[in-house]
Amino acid sequence: MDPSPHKLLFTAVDYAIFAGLLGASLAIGVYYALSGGRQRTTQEFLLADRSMGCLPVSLSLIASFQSAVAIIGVPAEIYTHGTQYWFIGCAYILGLLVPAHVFIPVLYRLKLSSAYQYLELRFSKAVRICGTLTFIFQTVVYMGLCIYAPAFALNAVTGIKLWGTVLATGLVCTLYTTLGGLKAVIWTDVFQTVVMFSGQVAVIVVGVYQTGGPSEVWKKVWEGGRISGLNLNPDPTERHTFWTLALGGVFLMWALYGVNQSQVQRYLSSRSEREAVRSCYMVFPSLQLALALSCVMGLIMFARYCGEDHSHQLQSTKADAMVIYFVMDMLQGFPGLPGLFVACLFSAALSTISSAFNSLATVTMEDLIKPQFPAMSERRATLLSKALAMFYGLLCLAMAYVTHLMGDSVLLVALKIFGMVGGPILGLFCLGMFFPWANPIGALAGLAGGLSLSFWVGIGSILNQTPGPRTLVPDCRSGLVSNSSSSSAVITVTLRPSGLQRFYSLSYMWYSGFTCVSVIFIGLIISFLTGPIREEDVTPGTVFPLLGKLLFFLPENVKQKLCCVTPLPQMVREKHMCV
Ligand SMILES: CC(C)(CO)[C@@H](O)C(=O)NCCC(=O)O
Ligand code: NA
Repeated sequence: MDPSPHKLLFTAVDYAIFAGLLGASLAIGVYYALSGGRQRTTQEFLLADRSMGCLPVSLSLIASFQSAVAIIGVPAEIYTHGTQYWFIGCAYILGLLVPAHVFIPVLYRLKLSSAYQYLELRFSKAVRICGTLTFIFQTVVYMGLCIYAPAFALNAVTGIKLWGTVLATGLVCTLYTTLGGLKAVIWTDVFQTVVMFSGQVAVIVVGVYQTGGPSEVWKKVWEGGRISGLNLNPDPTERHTFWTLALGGVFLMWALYGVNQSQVQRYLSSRSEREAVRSCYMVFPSLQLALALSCVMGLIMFARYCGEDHSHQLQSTKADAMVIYFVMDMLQGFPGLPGLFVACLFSAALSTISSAFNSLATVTMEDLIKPQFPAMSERRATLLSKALAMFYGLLCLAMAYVTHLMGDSVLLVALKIFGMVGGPILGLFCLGMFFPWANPIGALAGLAGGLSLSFWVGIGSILNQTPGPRTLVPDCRSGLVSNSSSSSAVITVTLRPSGLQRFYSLSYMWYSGFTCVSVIFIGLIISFLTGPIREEDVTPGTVFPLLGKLLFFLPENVKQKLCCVTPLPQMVREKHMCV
């Protein structure tokens, strides 16, 4: 084998395909800058004139949180730890049904322009601003990760300049987001999602062919112990079990698909509530497909490469770089396919960071600037929104550098951020929607408490990291259980942590649920101590009559007393066709 780390070739065809992706995305941006209302109002720039159909919206909804982080990170996870992670697919059921039937109806009917406006209607201006700032923090950290991950992995195996790719993708994305507004973001998402799926399918087809057919792949992964059974261990410190993934994952999905501004903005841009609900339903099969494709990719890599040591050809010991190396190695000799896979990675990344730029511009404009300057002209506001989209684009480049300094698996970092920061925001919305007694002081205290707890456990887990039994080249014949690279790994498995150590080793899949429940708990206690809100003071339409629905068997007058139901305004029946 060639010992040089840069042996993998990228031909002219490959460069052309990659350039085609960037060019087509830019063209979509330019098209929406010149057509329709020419992006002259904030309604068009930030909310696509509330005119979108469910098909583009649903593809755009998957694209928001399916970045190169998942495309690289999930196969790396399956390759090293087996298929347990796949059970997160179970979380998609409740994870999407509840947003469709609880969060969308409440948020859509309030005719919001940003998700955080809800917090002002339900609580107070201060809660809205704190919620907004928390979201900005989460998204800025996340987008740095999203732009860095593919550039890093590509650099490690092909030698394509890291900061060159970061700069090129960041600038192209900033440009089309600034030019074409949310319409361009949604339609580039559609195009990029198709490219993303095609790239993954190409890798899978070639991989299966090179390994010797599906049955050979199955035989190898089965013998290698990569097909995980249902792990029903209730221990919350176990990283991935059925419970952490399928139940903890539900909170993660609610934080992402229920209340995250990127997604809420897409629901609000739908032309009717029905279209919004329908698009949420359509996410289910596509998200399952995305998960299945990346899990299968991990299995194929295991079948094809396990037992071979390629670490000397990588400049990095990270499993993320290994995934790219395997893909590029498999695709050599198929001109155009390496380019397609790189386009797949960057499609995934672009569609995520463009959503981030636009949603950040939206919340900064709608939640922080407009309330301060209510007399601002539409022209000014639109110009400022564009400047904001551009500002966040450039900030993203700076954040890529911050990510560069972190050392963990990108999938782990992304899921930790979603849980640590997204969980408390979810808690805030749940507190407002399901608990009519919660008052603004309770909400602020809950958010502060939830964030403190989440940073405590999150930072504690980083500082108390024990070297896990991770290994880049696992033993392929024996299963995962006996697969420990050193004696220290065995010790970490047998020693049960105690006290705070145990708290710090809470599985990151529980972060969303843990912090969400903490916010609700603290919020309710403080609300009752400071005097719960009276039913008539709650803004109509901001409370979802959850208790009323759960206690349906009680007589009407008892229910009224117990759960002070502020009913949702009647849904206007709309008869719009899909798309
Ligand atoms: C959002 C989920 C968890 C849904 O399966 C998945 O897309 C994921 O693991 N995303 C990781 C973050 C990312 O891809 O940027
Ligand atoms: Na994406």
